[in-house]
Amino acid sequence: MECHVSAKAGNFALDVNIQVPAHDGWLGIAGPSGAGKSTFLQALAGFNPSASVAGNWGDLSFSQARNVVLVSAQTPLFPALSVAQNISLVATHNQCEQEQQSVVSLCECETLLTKNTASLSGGELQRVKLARALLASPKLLLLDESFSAMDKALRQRILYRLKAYLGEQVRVILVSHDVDDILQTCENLAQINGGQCLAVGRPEALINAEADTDTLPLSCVIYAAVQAVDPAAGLMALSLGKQLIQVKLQPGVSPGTKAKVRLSAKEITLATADAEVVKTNRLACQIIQVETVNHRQYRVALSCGEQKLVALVSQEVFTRSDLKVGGPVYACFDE
Ligand SMILES: Nc1ncnc2c1ncn2[C@@H]1O[C@H](COP(=O)(O)OP(=O)(O)OP(=O)(O)O)[C@@H](O)[C@H]1O
Repeated sequence: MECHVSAKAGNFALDVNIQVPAHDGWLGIAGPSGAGKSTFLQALAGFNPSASVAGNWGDLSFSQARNVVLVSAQTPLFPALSVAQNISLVATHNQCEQEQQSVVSLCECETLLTKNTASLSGGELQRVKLARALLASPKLLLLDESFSAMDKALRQRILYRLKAYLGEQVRVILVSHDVDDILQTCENLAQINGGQCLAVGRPEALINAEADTDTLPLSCVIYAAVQAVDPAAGLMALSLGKQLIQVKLQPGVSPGTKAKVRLSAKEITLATADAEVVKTNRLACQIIQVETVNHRQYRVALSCGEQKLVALVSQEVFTRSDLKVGGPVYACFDE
């Protein structure tokens, strides 16, 4: 996939070039507020007359694409119509009536159908907008913070079902401030800042790389085999070599598959072998690098077999615990 977009929004200039393998599915876009993410999507959707758009994604040409559907905070609903009427209007217009029920169920809109759109909460509105977008038969679906008002469990469920529903027929670009949404669904991640694409690659690689904390939170991705799942407790066990950790269960995960879990550097507490830390998980690691972040904090890189982790530790704790590069340490964190 090659995508070249330049556009103006007021005094803001966007010039974004992104290249990823053509057969890859979803592209995630991350970046700080004001980076140009919405400007990029609006240009792709054809809403910015000043924009120049070029490139293609497989057989989809960005400059000539039809059925480009953008879902954003500005996406309007018909205020005088109920949710059911809003949805069925789009379904009828696009001759997608037979898909209406499955889309309503995918977006968990069943209990909203009789409501007036003015009475919907932020997350409910987003679900209705998404349902309408899916019934517009998109070839390119642009999602601009379309899950931001939903709780984590709900957005994970909907994203999981959405990915399965759209398959490989629909290309998706997902803008999100929640990097976990991108990690869960996107094959590639582009970091945008100042109207430019700073880096593009596999989300787990970019999140594990030397972090640019302006665009990505300092964290690492554990990619490990699922040993067991406990749906009642909402937990799953992952194996890292001979060590097991327990983390929150993700939709669609089963024993024998692999799962990606992001661990924020702030979630990890370091402990020496004999220290007491009350956390669910305790991974034996080795300290491989220590860097000063500011006058109070160290960024500590850890290895656990082939897995790399990163922790943020106050200088006081680091010194008091007598931690040293090359030395053993436990990385402790909750599920
Ligand atoms: N219609 C407009 N007129 C003037 N300036 C605009 C317009 N639209 C966007 N901008 C400016 O362009 C810049 C990028 O805005 P954009 O909405 O693309 O950022 P973003 O990355 O989506 O931010 P956020 O995460 O806060 O939604 C901002 O500085 C914004 O003020």
